[in-house]
Amino acid sequence: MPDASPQTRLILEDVAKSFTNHLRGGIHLPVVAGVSFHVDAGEVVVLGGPSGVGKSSILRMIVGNYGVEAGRILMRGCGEAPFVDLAAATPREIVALRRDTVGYVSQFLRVVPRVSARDVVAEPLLIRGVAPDAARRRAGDLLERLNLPAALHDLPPATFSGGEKQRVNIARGFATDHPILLLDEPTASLDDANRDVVCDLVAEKQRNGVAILGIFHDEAVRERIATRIVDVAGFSARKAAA
Ligand SMILES: Nc1ncnc2c1ncn2[C@@H]1O[C@H](COP(=O)(O)OP(=O)(O)OP(=O)(O)O)[C@@H](O)[C@H]1O
Repeated sequence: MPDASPQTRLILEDVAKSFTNHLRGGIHLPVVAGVSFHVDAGEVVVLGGPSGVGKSSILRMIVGNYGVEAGRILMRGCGEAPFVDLAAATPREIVALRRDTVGYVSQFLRVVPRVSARDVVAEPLLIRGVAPDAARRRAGDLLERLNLPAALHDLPPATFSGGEKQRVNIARGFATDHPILLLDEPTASLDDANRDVVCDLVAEKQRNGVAILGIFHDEAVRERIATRIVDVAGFSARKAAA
């Protein structure tokens, strides 16, 4: 592992992903191959490249939502702790990595019926052992910071607008203090004011030494927050196969 320093939190080594559509005669769709890069504490690495090149698939592999076809995804919480290879982890180990090591803001909020916005945000804190009152207070503070009207905090997000749902989703992802944070287009459906809040939240995480890996289509946001851009087009398996 030549690139790893004590600051390194996440390393991808020769990672590959393709999909096979079993309903269409087993059509094989190669997406990425040879994906290799690392993210250190205090970095904001942004995945670039055209639509469909495989950016979200890379994030989904890192968080364990997609299986890893080849290569290693090494992550660790701090300092010189040994790396854990998510690609070879058992389901139980993946649950532990999600609880303790890697946080994720997905593109869309998965709405659970009858659970209030405040409780949706507080849930990952409760799972990590934070006392219920403190968790709900932190949830309320974040929702307020993201300009979600107070009248909505105790309502289930099912009927919220797209931008309101996304702000609940962002608050949930930023509530915890995971050492690695993955962000899949968190600013996509936000207005300028809330986009600014998200940029500030990212900068705070960065100052706290979190290793951040994200997808941001908004050029201005990218300019503002990225410390490095990794072009996923360089790992396109389709280009290689063509
Ligand atoms: N679960 C899946 N089953 C089959 N194909 C998939 C699946 N997930 C992604 N793909 C395909 O993999 C390719 C890469 O998709 P991905 O969402 O990773 O791209 P992206 O770079 O994030 O695109 P965008 O910028 O448009 O969000 C696409 O061709 C997509 O159709």
